[in-house]
Amino acid sequence: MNPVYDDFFAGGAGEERTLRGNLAAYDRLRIVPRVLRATGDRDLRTTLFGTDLATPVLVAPTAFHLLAHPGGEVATARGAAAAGTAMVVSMAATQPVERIAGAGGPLWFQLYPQPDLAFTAALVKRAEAAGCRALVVTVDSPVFGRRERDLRNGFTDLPDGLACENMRDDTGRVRNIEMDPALGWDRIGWLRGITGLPVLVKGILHPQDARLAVGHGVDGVIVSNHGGRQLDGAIATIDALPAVVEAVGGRIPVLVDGGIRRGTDVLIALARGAAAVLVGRPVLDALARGGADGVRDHLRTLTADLDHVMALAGAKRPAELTPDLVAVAG
Ligand SMILES: Cc1cc2nc3c(=O)[nH]c(=O)nc-3n(C[C@H](O)[C@H](O)[C@H](O)COP(=O)(O)O)c2cc1C
Ligand SMILES: CCCCCCC(=O)C(=O)O
Repeated sequence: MNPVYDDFFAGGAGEERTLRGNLAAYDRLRIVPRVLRATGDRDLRTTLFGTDLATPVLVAPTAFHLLAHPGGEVATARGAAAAGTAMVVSMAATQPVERIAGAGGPLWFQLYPQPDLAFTAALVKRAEAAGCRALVVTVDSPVFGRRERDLRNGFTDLPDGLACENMRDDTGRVRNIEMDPALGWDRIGWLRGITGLPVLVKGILHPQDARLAVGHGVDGVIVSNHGGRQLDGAIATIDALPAVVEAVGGRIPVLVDGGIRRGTDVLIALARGAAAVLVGRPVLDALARGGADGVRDHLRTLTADLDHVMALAGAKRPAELTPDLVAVAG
């Protein structure tokens, strides 16, 4: 891949402490397995917001898939569908959501609410009409993170011929995605009022924000630090998860992303209370290497790895993964 695009996909903000921290935090955790539990064949099926999935591993929203592979987001969606899971389509996708929906699998749509409410409402309706089954509102980006690799590379824009296709307005002009520093909880309430889709907020790390999310009628939260691309120095997501889960108290599902690479990482996240996990960069790597088949194989391999380690840890279903199965390494 072009090394500039490679840096865009792989990189994080600042000194990339949080990017590394997401991975290192899993290294500090150990599994305390149960034995003689006759787990037989495991059952990883997971239902989220009325959609049945083959696995609790979903595809995180990531931008610009046409930079990774000529199949773009459509190829990613085909891979996710073949693996029986959902893909969250980024608002910064390089193909139209209607075309991505043609892949046939379940899609959710990720939104950066724009200051132009009429445009935002039209985009939400467009995603809904394309068949997206949930709206994921990214709330960790009041301003854009300082990605030093991109600054060094002078990577500020998509190359000619590519665009954020879902940012076209009714004149056919592609608008820039604006990060909105004035965004507040009132806009979440507004979104709840304009869509019948379940609304999740992505980018929660503080338990008090998780309580506010529940109080504002949100349907799910995603514990995320944007893969270390926004606030460098932010807490690792697997470290933030237990307090968020406790604050939510089972009222809505809590999902988590960031640094999930192996079945053991998924197991630990589920044991700490996540209903499901999302994977970002590994899916982009798989797309770049192998298109739709690469994405399918990556998701299937990660799911098979989860199945294997669940057998070793004595769990038949995700619901049997409980916090007592996780210890902090000495
Ligand atoms: C190249 C790239 C682009 C991303 N684009 C978006 C995006 O458009 N919207 C969003 O909410 N998050 C975006 N993210 C963050 C991911 O949704 C997710 O939080 C993160 O990648 C998870 O960490 P992981 O890459 O370690 O799995 C992006 C991440 C990467 C690596
Ligand atoms: C101004 C373009 C916005 C793209 C945002 C993609 C993203 O969230 C990322 O982490 O990169």
